[in-house]
Amino acid sequence: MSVRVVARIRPLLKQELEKDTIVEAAPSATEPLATPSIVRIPNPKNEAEAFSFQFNSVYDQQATQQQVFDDEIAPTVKHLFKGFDVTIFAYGVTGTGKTHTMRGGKLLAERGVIPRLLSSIYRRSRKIEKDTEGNTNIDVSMSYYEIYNDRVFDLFEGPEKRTPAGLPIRDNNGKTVVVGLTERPCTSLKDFETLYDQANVNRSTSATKLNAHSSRSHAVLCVKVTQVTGNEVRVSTASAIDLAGSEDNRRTDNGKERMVESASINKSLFVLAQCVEAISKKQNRIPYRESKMTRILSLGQNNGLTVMILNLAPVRSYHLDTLSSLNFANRTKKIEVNEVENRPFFRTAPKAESKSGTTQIPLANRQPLRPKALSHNVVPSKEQPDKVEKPVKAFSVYSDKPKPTIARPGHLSGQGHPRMAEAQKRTSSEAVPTINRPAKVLKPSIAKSEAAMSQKSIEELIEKKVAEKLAEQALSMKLPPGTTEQTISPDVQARLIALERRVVDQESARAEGLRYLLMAKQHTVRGEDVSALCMYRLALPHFPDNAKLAQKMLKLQEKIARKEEERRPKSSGGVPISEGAAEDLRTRKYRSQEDDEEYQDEGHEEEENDEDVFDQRTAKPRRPVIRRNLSVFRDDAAPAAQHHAESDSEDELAHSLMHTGPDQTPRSKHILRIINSKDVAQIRLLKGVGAKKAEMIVNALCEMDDEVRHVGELGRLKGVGVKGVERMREGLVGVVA
Ligand SMILES: Nc1ncnc2c1ncn2[C@@H]1O[C@H](COP(=O)(O)OP(=O)(O)OP(=O)(O)O)[C@@H](O)[C@H]1O
Repeated sequence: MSVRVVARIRPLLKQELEKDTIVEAAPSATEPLATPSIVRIPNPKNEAEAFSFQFNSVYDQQATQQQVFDDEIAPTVKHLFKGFDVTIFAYGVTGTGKTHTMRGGKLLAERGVIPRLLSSIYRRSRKIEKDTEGNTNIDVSMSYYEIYNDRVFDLFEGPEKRTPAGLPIRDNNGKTVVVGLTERPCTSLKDFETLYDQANVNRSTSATKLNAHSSRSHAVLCVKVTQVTGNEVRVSTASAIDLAGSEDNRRTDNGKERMVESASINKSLFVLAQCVEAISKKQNRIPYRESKMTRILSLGQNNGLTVMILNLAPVRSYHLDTLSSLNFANRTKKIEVNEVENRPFFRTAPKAESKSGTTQIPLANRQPLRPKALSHNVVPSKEQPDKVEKPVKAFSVYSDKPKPTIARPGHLSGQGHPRMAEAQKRTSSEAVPTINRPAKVLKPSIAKSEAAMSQKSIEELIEKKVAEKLAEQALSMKLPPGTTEQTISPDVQARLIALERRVVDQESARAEGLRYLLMAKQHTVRGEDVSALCMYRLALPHFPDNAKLAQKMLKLQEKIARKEEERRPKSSGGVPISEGAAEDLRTRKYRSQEDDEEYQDEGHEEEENDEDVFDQRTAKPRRPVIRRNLSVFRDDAAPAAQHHAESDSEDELAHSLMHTGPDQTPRSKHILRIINSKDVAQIRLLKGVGAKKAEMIVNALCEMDDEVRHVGELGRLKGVGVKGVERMREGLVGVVA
C-alpha cells in the first residue's frame, strides 16, 4: 500500500490577508462533486499559470479537527487492533499547522489527531474487552521522545536529566531502536493526557519570527497496544510524529541558537527528501542513516499503514516553500509500504510452533520495498489451520524480547487484568523499538526468553549508567598532571579561550556554509538550477568575500533568466503538473510519472556516490563527485560534457572554500595531530577524554576513513562536541604555546 498523503491548508492567521491567499483545495476534474483531492497553486513566475497536485484528499481552511481525524485517522484504528502498525506524521514548513493538527488545543473541538487517536484506542479497547467478556485484556503504554539537533531526548525525563549526547539509537536486527527510553503505561485517556501534557513541557519550542510557538524538534509519540487473549499476545504500535518545520532563514531573523536548530531541522528534512527521492527512483541505497530522524522514521521500510499529513499555509509569503512541500509530498505518495500484520506470540510455546518451523525464521533485516501486497504474517493456530500451511515469510520478523514488566501474573493465571497501576513509570529495560514495530517471533519458552531478556536489560542499564557517569566525569575533569595552567594569567587564558572559541565558531559557520554549497551542488548536478541558486544564496553569508561563489551565482542567475526567456511564449491556464512549463518549478522536483520512469533507466550502480557529494559528518566534499551517468538526473538535455564542466567548477569552488578557512592555532594543530594519530593511548590523555571516549573517537575516524582537518570537524565527531574541543584545548594551556 502506498503512503497515504493528505494535505491540509490552514486558515489565515490574524496578520494574514485574504487577498494573499494563493493555495486552494479543488475536487478532481473527473469527480467534480467529490471531496477535494487537488491542491492548486499559481506558478510564482507566471501567475496566470496554475499547478495542480493530486493527493488522497485535501482539507481546506474550513476543515475541522474532527473531520481530519474521522476521515483519515479513525479508519486506521481497527487495523491497529488487527496487529498492523500505524504511522502518522505531519510534514510542512514552520507555522503551517503541524502541531495544531497533531496535538491541537485544549478545547474539545480543538483537540488534534493524537488525543483523538488515544481516545479512539481506549474506546475500542473497552469494546473488545466487553465483547470478549474479559477474555481479552488490552494494555496501552507509550514512549515519547524528541529529536533535537540530531540528538534523541526522552520527553518523559526533565531537561535536567538529559545527557549532552542524548539517548543512543541502535540498529537492532534491522530495526532502529532508542536505547534507554522510558515506557509508561497509561490506562485511561485521563492518564494519557496528564502524561502527554507533562511531557510536552519538556519539548523544545521557542518563538521565531514565523511562529510564536515553533517546535524546534521532531516529536515522536509511540503508543503500544498489547492485546492478551489467554496465552496469545499481540503487540502493535501507533506512532504519531510531529516533525519540526523547515524554515527559510532569510525570513526568520533567527539568532545563533535558533539558527543551529534550524540548520539541524533543515538538514534532517533535506535528508528525508533525499530518502524519498531515492525510494522513488528505486535506488539501492537510501540515505536513512544520514540523520536520526530519517533513521527512526524509516519511511517506506516500516510495515503497516502510513499516513502523511501535509500542512500548508494558504498565503503568498510561503509560496516557494509550499511548492517545495507539495513536491516532496508528491513523491512521498508513491512510496509503497508493506502491510504486514504483527504476529502474535505466545506466553507458552504452543505445539504448532515447532511443527511450522516458525522459530527457524531468520531475524530479518530492513525490508527492501516491494510490490504492495497485503501480507498477513500469521501465527499458526488451531483456529486458523489453513494459515499453518503458508510458507514462512522472510519479512520483518525479529525477536522482540519480552520485557519483564509486561509479564503480568494475573494474565497468566487468568486472574483478570492487573493494570500495573502501581507502576507509574517503567523504564524500558531494553532498547525500545521506535516506530517500527516489527512482527514477533514465537518464543520457545517464557522462562528462557525472560532470562535472556533480563541479562540483556542489565547490560543496557549498565551501558546507560556508564555513559552517564562518563559524561559527568568528563564535565568535572581536573587538568591532567603536568599542565601548568596556573602559570598563565587568567586574563591571558581568557583571551586565548575566547580566541579559540571564535575559531570554532567560524569553523562551524563555514561548515554550515559548505553544507549549503554542497546541497547547491547536488541540485546543480541534477539540473535543478533554481534550487541550486537558493542554496548558494544560503551559503553566501558564510563566504561573503568569495569572488568565485559570487560569479557562480551570477552565472546561474543568467542561466535561469535565459531559460525563463526561452519559455515565455508558452500558453497559460491551469496546467497539470506533468505539463508544467516552468523549468525552475520542474526542478523543484515536480516530476510526472514519466519523469520518474526516466530516472530509473540508469544510474543505479552509482547511487552510492550520492554520499560522496557531501559527507554529512565532516561537511567536506570529496573528489571526484561527478557520476558518469549524471545526465539521467537532469531535466534538460544539456550535453554531458557541459555538465561535467559545470560540476568540475563546482568542485573547484568547494575546494577553494574549503581551503580558505581560518588558520589553525598551535593548540588546535597539536590536538589534531594527536587525534589523527588514531592512537587511543595518546588521545585518552587529552583533557576530558577518557579511554572510552578515545575509543569512540578512533572508531569514528575509522568509520570516516579520513583525517580530521580542523577543530570544527573534530567538534562534530561523535562524542566530542564543541565543548569537548574546548576542554581539550584548556588541557593544553601552558603546554603548547
Ligand atoms: N487548522 C487550524 N485552525 C486554526 N489555527 C491553526 C490551524 N492550523 C494552524 N493554526 C495556527 O497557526 C499557527 C501555527 O501553527 P503550528 O504551531 O501548529 O505550526 P507548526 O507547523 O507546528 O509550526 P512549527 O514547525 O514552527 O512548530 C498557530 O497559531 C496555530 O494555532
